[in-house]
Amino acid sequence: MTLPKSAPERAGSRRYVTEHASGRPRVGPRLRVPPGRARLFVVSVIDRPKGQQPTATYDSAFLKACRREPVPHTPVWFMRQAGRSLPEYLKVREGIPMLESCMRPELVAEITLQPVRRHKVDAAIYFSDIVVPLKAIGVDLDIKPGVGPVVANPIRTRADLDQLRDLTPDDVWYVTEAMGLLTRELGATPLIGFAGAPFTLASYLVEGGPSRNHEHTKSLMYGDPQLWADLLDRLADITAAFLKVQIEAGASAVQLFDSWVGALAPADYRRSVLPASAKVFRAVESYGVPRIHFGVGTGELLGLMGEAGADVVGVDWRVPLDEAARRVGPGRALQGNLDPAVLFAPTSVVEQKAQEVLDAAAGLEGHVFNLGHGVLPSMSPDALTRLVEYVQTRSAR
Ligand SMILES: Cc1c2[nH]c(c1CCC(=O)O)Cc1[nH]c(c(CCC(=O)O)c1C)Cc1[nH]c(c(CCC(=O)O)c1C)Cc1[nH]c(c(C)c1CCC(=O)O)C2
Repeated sequence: MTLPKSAPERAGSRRYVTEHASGRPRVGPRLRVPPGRARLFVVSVIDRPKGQQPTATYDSAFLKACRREPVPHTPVWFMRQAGRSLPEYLKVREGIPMLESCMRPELVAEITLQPVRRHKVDAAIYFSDIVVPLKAIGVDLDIKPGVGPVVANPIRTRADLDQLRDLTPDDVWYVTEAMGLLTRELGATPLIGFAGAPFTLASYLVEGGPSRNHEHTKSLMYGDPQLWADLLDRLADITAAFLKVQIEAGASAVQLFDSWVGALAPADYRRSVLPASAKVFRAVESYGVPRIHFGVGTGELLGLMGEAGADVVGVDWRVPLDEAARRVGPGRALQGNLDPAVLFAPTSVVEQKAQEVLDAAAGLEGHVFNLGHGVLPSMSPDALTRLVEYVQTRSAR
């Protein structure tokens, strides 16, 4: 496999953002050094220190928007941009089961880079799946094509929970290796790491697979609140450890996917889920990389999802971004929120709907353009490429 040499800068020859004692990264030119603290800042030109950003990456439109700084254009990337609709993905994945493909560093790097090359998106998302860390600690599960994750022995008792052990970096060595390859090849393009949030992981573990109504999950949550809290707390630790591995390997931002948490009412979310998700965000706070929090059908939960500790709140297509901003409150950027199904409409409609998203986001402090949920397998890759170009050119300032 050959990786592209599109990177404007190569590792070893670029400056890196250094870490402030608070853990917040700071860059040379835009440094605001508190008096007497100057010696805390060192700009290295030699090695990529753990968890630190190349300057060009730090200054990318995507990371600026996450930090709510002025941007040259609205950055755009797509959830599930890697894989699915791309013919080059189907070709390299041929005959390789999904979970096995996540454990081959060179293949992971290639698949992660494919949408960056093709669509010129403003960020890459690491190719993996939310169940990878669970597989890595020994949970017997598989990803069935057209179905999703399926767990052999669902977790419903305390004895089942005791089977879930902590995650160590060695369990996911391939993630560290793939991210090393990627940060060298991506140049200034930021790499987003991700994990499933405790609720969404719990829903797969407790149900044993995808579920429409989450019956077993809710039955455990309401019926045995202590076991539920312990399960989510254990998943928070596993998730936090997994995100730390990714940040230390070079992820510039992390997204916590709580895809199915929109199934809960706000009071239940606050009591039974928020503490675990907040624990994950707190665990990675000191790295200073933006933390994105996303779920589907979460219109009524947006404020609480921000409160859990996100820097950026992902919004699905059901709530316009100006209204979402009111619900989330100040101090957080928003990500979203074009209805993915709009991509099946004629180009003129896609552009009109994309413009509506940009207009609704006009007053926001920070906006990252995305779909309201993931790319669908049947979507036209060309329609996605055209959308990226539209957003980047129409939002240029
Ligand atoms: C809920 C969830 C899962 N996985 C994920 C989520 C959260 C995002 C969301 O809400 O959509 C996250 C995920 N899964 C995958 C990525 C790749 C990175 C990206 O491009 O975003 C990401 C970010 C690859 C994948 N994950 C999966 C595929 C398809 C498997 C294949 O190609 O054979 C890919 C490319 C499998 C998967 N894994 C999961 C589902 C529901 C499925 C789809 C099953 C199917 O329809 O085939 C669980």
